[in-house]
Amino acid sequence: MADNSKFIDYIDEALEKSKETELSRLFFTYQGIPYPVTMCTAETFQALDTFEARSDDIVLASYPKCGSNWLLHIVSELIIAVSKKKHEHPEFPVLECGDLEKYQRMKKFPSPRILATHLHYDKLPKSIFKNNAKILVLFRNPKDTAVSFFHFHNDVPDIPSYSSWDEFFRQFMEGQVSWGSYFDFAMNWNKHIDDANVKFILYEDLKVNLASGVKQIAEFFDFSLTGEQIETISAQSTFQAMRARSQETHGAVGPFLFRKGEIGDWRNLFSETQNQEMDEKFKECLVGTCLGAKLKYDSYCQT
Ligand SMILES: Nc1ncnc2c1ncn2[C@@H]1O[C@H](COP(=O)(O)OS(=O)(=O)O)[C@@H](OP(=O)(O)O)[C@H]1O
Repeated sequence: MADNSKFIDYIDEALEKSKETELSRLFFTYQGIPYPVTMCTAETFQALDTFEARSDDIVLASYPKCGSNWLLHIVSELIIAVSKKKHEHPEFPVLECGDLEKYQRMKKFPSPRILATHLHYDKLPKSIFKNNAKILVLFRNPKDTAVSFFHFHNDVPDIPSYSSWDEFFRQFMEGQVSWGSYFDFAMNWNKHIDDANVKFILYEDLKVNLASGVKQIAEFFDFSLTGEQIETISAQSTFQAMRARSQETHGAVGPFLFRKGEIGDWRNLFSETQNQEMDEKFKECLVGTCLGAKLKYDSYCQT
């Protein structure tokens, strides 16, 4: 298993800052997108512009609550299986979060470095494209993503809460949540779905057949593993397995982060009007696009 102690320290620090932050003061806007003041700063974003990516960096892109910690775990386990060495997360793995010196320290990290990110495609440092790093993009249906996001805010004691699901839904639809609009993020990434070095995967596909997903991820990053290794990693990456270890891997926030891990939990919160509003938004932004088809909205988001 990867060593996550730095990771846990970073999360604990962010939670400590969150305690003193009201919801109305949680966000600051950088280049048109809201980010949480507890995790991001304008200075770090400026420093990120000069970040030098390597061709063997592993970029894992996703909108918040689409399963980035799941993907991070799978990829870390693949690296451990291939290198037969312990894989450490010497920094909080989300590229855009951290202090100003983070990118200097990262220069010394051994390859392959995992760069997780919630950034829209056009906000990534240009060196990622210049140096042809591979990018794996994880998507999840927007209704479950919104529900997961709401619970994270309202269940974790130290994170500012919304007064109600209805209030959160309004902010989500307006893109006034951390890392901005799901739909803007999706439209922005959709333009690059066929780019070389870019692969899209779906949370729901991983849920339906985890071993097949793990195999595809390994192939994309050119990791050569036996069928048995793929099965072992899949068994360690189920929701139940990850939730059982969540306190050890993610600290106090673990059980909140690994909350339910299901497809279709949106049915417990969405009203009929909210369903219609999101269906309309999906139609307006994604119907007829490659990503729109890939998301299988009719299967996962229709009543
Ligand atoms: N192994 C596995 N299987 C299925 N689902 C999983 C798994 N690991 C994480 N999850 C679910 O992913 C949701 C959290 O997403 P993120 O890790 O992207 O959250 S964050 O943005 O980094 O805070 C969150 O979804 P919800 O349970 O619906 O809230 C997690 O439970």
